[in-house]
Amino acid sequence: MAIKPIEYRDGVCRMIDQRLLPTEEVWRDYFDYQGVAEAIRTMVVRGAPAIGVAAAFGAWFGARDIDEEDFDRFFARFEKVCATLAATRPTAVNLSWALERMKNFAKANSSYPVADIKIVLEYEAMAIADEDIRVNMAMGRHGQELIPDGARVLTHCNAGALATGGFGTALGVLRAAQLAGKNISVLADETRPFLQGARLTAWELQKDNIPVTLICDNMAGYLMSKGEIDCVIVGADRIAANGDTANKIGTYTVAVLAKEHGLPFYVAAPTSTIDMSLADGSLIPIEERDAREVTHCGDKQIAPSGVAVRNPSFDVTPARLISAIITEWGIARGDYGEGLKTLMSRVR
Ligand SMILES: CSC[C@H]1O[C@H](OP(=O)(O)O)[C@H](O)[C@@H]1O
Repeated sequence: MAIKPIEYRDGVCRMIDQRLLPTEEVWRDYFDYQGVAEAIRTMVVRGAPAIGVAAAFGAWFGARDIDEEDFDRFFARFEKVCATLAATRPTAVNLSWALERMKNFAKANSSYPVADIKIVLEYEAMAIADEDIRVNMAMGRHGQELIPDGARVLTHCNAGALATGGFGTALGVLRAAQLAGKNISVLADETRPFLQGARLTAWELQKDNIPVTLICDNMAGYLMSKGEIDCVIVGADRIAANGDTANKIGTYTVAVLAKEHGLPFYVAAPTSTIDMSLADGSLIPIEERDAREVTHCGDKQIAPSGVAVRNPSFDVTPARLISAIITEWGIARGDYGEGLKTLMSRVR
């Protein structure tokens, strides 16, 4: 069974430090919302659904530590905790989705004593974590229909178990295809600068005995031109109402290459990644991360000191380049405006 990057038990949130993979498997314990916020900000935990799950536990820790019996005063302070967690990373909408769910749950129970609300908030955070795995498995069952037996699939970044509560989104579709008896293999983009593909996807797939070949990002076009790639599947951090999709930097480039070579380009994401409040992808906030991620590979400096650097951590793939969007409630194709509206209408 694929790894669960976040474990929770009796007031302790344990997360694998994804910065140290693949060479070190170090688990870190978190006990308060400040620690969880730092873990998200520094990418100890990363991946849109995974940071939503981590934020839910962070919000529970924050609620637990608010010493207020009056609901309005409790909730005012709880909102500040959630705002701190929401500010850690701007692009993945799953972060705010999880925090809104925790706040709405508290409000829905506002007539009860605050002490009782705190108890149920712990279980709501656990529910968010457990649901994410089931959502990913449902997504996998839908998506694997699109993956033919023998497919050689290109991935970008890590949209696997490590990026979620477990099982994965894009990699979850590939796990489901293998479980359905299909003989698939993966070509994993290393995904500069944070190397989620090299460090995380290759590690996950090796552990699960899914054949994986690591390539540099600049090799994808060549291998497509040689007929060595049959389709592409990626995750997402935020999908606008028209289907425009924000995902790890370089995804847009892969989508353009796939279009050029007539290859299917699939996005796999839970409905918690769909932001129907945004009409199109131009409205999606794009995180700019520290220059050191580009000028250093681990501790090794690979660029001259003081060089100017850009480091947008995501880009937006226009809906016209996307062959299908796979969710736990089914698959949208073509007119994503209607398709996503239909899928979202099924969400409880
Ligand atoms: C399952 S979606 C994961 C998604 O998040 C990653 O970004 P980051 O590693 O910076 O959190 C990347 O965009 C993945 O596709």
